[in-house]
Amino acid sequence: MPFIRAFSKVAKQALLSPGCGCQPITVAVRTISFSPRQVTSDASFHSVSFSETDHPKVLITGGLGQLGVGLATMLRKRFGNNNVILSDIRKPPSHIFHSGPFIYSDILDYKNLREIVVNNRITWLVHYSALLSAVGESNVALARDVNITGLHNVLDIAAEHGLRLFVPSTIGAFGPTSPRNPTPDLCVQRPRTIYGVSKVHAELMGEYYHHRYGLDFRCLRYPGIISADSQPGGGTTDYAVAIFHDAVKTGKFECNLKPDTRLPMMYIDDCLRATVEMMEAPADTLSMRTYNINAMSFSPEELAQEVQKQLPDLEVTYDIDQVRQAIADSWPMNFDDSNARNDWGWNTTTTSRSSSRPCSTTSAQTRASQRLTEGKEVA
Ligand SMILES: NC(=O)c1ccc[n+]([C@@H]2O[C@H](COP(=O)([O-])OP(=O)(O)OC[C@H]3O[C@@H](n4cnc5c(N)ncnc54)[C@H](O)[C@@H]3O)[C@@H](O)[C@H]2O)c1
Ligand SMILES: C[C@@H](O)[C@H](N)C(=O)O
Repeated sequence: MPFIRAFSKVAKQALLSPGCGCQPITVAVRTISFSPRQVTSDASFHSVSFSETDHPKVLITGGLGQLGVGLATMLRKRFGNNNVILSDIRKPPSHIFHSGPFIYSDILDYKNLREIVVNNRITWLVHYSALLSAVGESNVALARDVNITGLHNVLDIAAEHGLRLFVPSTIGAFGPTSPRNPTPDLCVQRPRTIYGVSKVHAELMGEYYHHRYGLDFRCLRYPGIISADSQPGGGTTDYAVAIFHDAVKTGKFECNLKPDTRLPMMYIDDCLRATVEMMEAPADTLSMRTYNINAMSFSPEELAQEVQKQLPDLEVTYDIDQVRQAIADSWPMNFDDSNARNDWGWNTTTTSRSSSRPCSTTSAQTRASQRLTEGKEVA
C-alpha cells in the first residue's frame, strides 16, 4: 500500500517536472485564410500567434464537470495560474472560484464565446461542455443543442481565431456494429445514442475543418473516466466512480449495470496526461486527428472484487437500468490505441518515466480507492 501511494506521487511529479519527457511547447503560427462564419478579408487579422517562449492561453468550456477542474489544475501548474481560464454555465464552488480564473460562458452564445476568446487572447480551447450518454437520452433536444450546435460555435470561433482546439470523443462514438474487442480507430461507427451521434459528428466536423480551414483540431476518444475528487455528469460508466464513494460512505453499492458488462476505463490522471501530451504533440507526429486511448477494461463484478480487497464488508447488489445497459452493450469492451502509441508516444503506464512497475488495472483502481479512503472525496 505505501508503495502505491509513493508510486502515485512519483508518477505525478514525473509528469509535471520539466524533464518529464513531454514535448516542449512548440506552437505553430497559423494563418487562417478563410473562416466559415466571418468575412474572409480580415480573417487572418484575427489569427492569434505567439512565440515559442510564450505559454498558451487556455479556455476550458464545461469546466465544472468531472474532468475540467483537474485539467485546469494540471495546465495551471505548467503554464501559470492566470493562463488557464475555467468556464461553465454553473456557479463554481468557492474553492474552485478562488483557485484561478473562472468566467461564465454558455457555448450556445456565440458572441459571448467570441468575446471571451478575443478579450483574453485565448490560443488553446479545450471544449469539455457536453451532455453525457445517459443524460442525453433523457433530453435529446438539449443534447442536440449543446453537443452539436455548441460544437459548431466552438469550431467556428476556433477557426476564426487560429486556436488549437481539443474536443474529447468517447467509447460512445461506436455502436453495436463496430468491432468490440478490441475497437480500432477506424471502423464502422453507428452509435445508437444522441451522445454517440454528436461525438461522431464532432470527430468528422473537426477533421473537416482541419482539412478545409487549417484548424488545429485534436481529439481523443476517452474511455469511462474514474475520479475521486470530482463526480461524473450522467454517463453509462458512472457506476465505476459511484462504487468507491458508496463503499466508503455506506458500505453498500447498488450497481445499475449487469455484473459481466465489460467496458474500457481509465483513471483521471492518465486521461488528463494524455490530453496535455496530445495538445503538445508536434503536428507532424499526428497522422490522424482523432485517436483512441486505452488503459484497462473491466466489469462491475471484477471492480467490486478489487474494492472488496480494500473494504471486505462492501455489499454489492444489482438493479439494472435498462437504458444504461443497452448503451453499455453497444459500446466497445476494449480499445485498440496502437496509433496513439506509435504516433505521439501515448503510454498508459504512468510509471514509465519514473519506475519500471506498470500501472496495472488493479493499482489504478487502488489509487482511486485510496484517495477516497484518505478522505479526499467530493464533499
Ligand atoms: N467523464 C467521462 O467518463 C468521459 C468519457 C469520455 C468522454 N468524455 C467527454 O469529456 C468531456 C468532459 O466530460 P465530463 O465528464 O467532465 O462532463 P460533465 O457532464 O461532468 O460536465 C460537462 C459540463 O458541461 C457544462 N455545460 C452543459 N451545457 C453547457 C453550455 N450550454 N455551455 C457551457 N457549458 C455547458 C455542464 O454544466 C457541465 O459542468 C465531455 O465532452 C465528455 O463527452 C468524458
Ligand atoms: C464513456 C463516457 O463518454 C461517459 N462517461 C458516458 O458514460 O457517457
